[in-house]
Amino acid sequence: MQALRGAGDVQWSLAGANLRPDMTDVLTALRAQEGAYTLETVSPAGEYRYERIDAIQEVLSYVPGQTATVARGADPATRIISFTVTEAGYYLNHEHQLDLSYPDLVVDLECARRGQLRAEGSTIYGAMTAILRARMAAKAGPVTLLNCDNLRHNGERFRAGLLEFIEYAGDAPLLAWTKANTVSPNTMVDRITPRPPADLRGRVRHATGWDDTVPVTAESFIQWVIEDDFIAGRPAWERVGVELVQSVQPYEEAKIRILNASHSCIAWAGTLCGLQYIHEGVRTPVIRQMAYDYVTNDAIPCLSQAGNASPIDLPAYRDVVLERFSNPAIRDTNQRVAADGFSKIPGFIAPTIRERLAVHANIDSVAMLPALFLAVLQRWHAGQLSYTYQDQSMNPVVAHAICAAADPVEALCADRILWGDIAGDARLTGAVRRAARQVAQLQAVA
Ligand SMILES: NC(=O)c1ccc[n+]([C@@H]2O[C@H](COP(=O)([O-])OP(=O)(O)OC[C@H]3O[C@@H](n4cnc5c(N)ncnc54)[C@H](O)[C@@H]3O)[C@@H](O)[C@H]2O)c1
Ligand SMILES: OC[C@@H](O)C(O)[C@H](O)CO
Repeated sequence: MQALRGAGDVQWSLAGANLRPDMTDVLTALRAQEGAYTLETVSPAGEYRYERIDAIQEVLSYVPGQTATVARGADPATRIISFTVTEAGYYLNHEHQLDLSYPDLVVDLECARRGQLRAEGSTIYGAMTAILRARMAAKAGPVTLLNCDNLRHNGERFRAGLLEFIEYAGDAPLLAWTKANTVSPNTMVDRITPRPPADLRGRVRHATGWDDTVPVTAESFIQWVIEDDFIAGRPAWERVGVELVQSVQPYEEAKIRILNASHSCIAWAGTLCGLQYIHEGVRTPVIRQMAYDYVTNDAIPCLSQAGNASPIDLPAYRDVVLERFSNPAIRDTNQRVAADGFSKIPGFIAPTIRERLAVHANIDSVAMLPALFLAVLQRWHAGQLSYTYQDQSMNPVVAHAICAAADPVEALCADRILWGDIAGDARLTGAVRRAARQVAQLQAVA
């Protein structure tokens, strides 16, 4: 958007909001700066660039009930509602249906049945239902719902969840309106953006002379691939490098399996070795080799199966991704990337294991990933992690049962939430057991 505005396209601007109260300080500071902030980017060669971003025209403060956010979403001037709520924010089961065992979802649904939006910290479904209800009532016209999370078929999966939510809420007119007046293209969004480190503000002040209170830092690499399916117009993003395609499927699949899964692998392994940052792990030969072997031996064969040839040069993509991870200036933490294992195992890792088992292939390399996750979970359970482990999909009762089981590997591999139809497969359990022995050795030498 910023680049487009730079090119003279001022037809589009952004309004920003948060569904939860956890970013209130950031929103307040951003509002005080009238939406402007500094983007620092760092290339693998260590070149720093600073750019003032002015694309956000309106910052909506978080208030319980989110009246301003709902009103902005229901305004006819709003043509696209884009969002990221983490992979764990979708509450979907293995059949990609809403999993009503999540209390957050149940509370939102009860409110939606009464025609209300929960006062505090709603889910994306509760918030979007309230916005679309207001939009329908205001006759504000069609709108595109643009999911930017690392979720396979993110637009489709969110849409299915949303329609199910509205159906459970018993609002038949809204269901029909939403089907006819919204679209949800799939997207693949790629730029490693760590949580802003404490020294960023000083660096930005030194480089730009502006004491920006909410700067952002990211790698210089960026890739956006979006399905060209917009119901109420869109910015000419292709003019600024966005790939508008018919299907994001090969791009998202390569990103999820090669980038995101190996990222988790490095974060879990780095955590077990007492490291704080991703680049430290990927520069540790044994950890880099684990990620490399997983991608080479399991992810690439799945992504390039006969009849399913990828348009991407997958070995080159693997090498670029590992190079991106090894950039020491990014200082992305293992804590951020290790989070949400209970949604990353089913989303990023189980599909590869399922497909490899279906062709009777060896799964020893990919089995390292769940074995690493189990060891991290056991450290969390024993109170021995050096950081707070965040996992919205984790049911603490289930996590405790896995860690306290006589055979934690068997318990992990039998969990249907993690593995779906391959839960309890003896080949999975055997491979994770072998991998767990290697993980124990890794921890012993760390
Ligand atoms: N940071 C990156 O490198 C990056 C790059 C590409 C894509 N993504 C995608 O964006 C997501 C968010 O990344 P981030 O770095 O902004 O994370 P973050 O932790 O900084 O922000 C997450 C945001 O989601 C909100 N949120 C969390 N759980 C929610 C829920 N259940 N319902 C509604 N809102 C919820 C939080 O309030 C917060 O605003 C990632 O999970 C990933 O899917 C991140
Ligand atoms: O794997 C963790 C993600 O947040 C990752 O940083 C992002 O998907 C990169 O685009």
